[in-house]
Amino acid sequence: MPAPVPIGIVTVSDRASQGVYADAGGPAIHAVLARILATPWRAAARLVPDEQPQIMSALTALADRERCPLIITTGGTGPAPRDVTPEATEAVCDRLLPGFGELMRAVSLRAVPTAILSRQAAGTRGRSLIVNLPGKPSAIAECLEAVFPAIPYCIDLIGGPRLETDPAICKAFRPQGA
Ligand SMILES: Nc1ncnc2c1ncn2[C@@H]1O[C@H](COP(=O)(O)OP(=O)(O)OP(=O)(O)O)[C@@H](O)[C@H]1O
Ligand SMILES: Nc1nc2c(c(=O)[nH]1)N[C@H]1C(S)=C(S)[C@@H](COP(=O)(O)O)O[C@H]1N2
Repeated sequence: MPAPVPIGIVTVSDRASQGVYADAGGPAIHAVLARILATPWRAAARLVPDEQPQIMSALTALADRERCPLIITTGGTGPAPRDVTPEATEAVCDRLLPGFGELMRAVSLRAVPTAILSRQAAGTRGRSLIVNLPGKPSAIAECLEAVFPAIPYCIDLIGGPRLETDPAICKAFRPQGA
């Protein structure tokens, strides 16, 4: 049996990392992935404060050392001075994929007008795809489910493992012949 695919889950939150409140974001990402993914996987979870160097080292460790083909972050995407997750993501990525943020903002806009305040980014570092989600735990399923149909093919294209989804929950799109 092949080893489960490691998937990075990074919560970026000053208060959750200080224990002021329990982290609800990481578990929410875990729950969405557990529903969507049919391929065996395991979580590689990190909880860091809104500090660019700490976010960057979590992302690079998950990509380069733990070889996660997919790394999802939550939090720190807004316009407040301590919101630096997009900067950290852009700094560690080789290439950016602006379509992810565009789609997630468009979907979120149906729920809240403040969706436009999220600078959520996405990009690739080697064979890892990194996707930012907003910090509000309620945003997680909304955003992740919207972009997930494109994620397995993106990971194919960057040389990662083939991820299968439960088609009843999320139909992964792969062009014919892929
Ligand atoms: N990891 C989390 N767990 C639980 N609730 C969260 C988490 N992250 C954010 N929230 C909730 O969503 C709201 C908006 O998230 P945002 O990322 O803007 O938080 P913030 O004000 O930067 O605070 P912090 O970084 O301390 O979580 C927070 O005020 C909090 O109520
Ligand atoms: N789906 C969804 N997207 C959302 C929100 C939300 O509640 N639901 N909150 C918005 C708000 S209020 C902000 S400030 C930005 C950035 O949030 P972050 O700093 O927690 O990442 O995400 C936006 N995107």
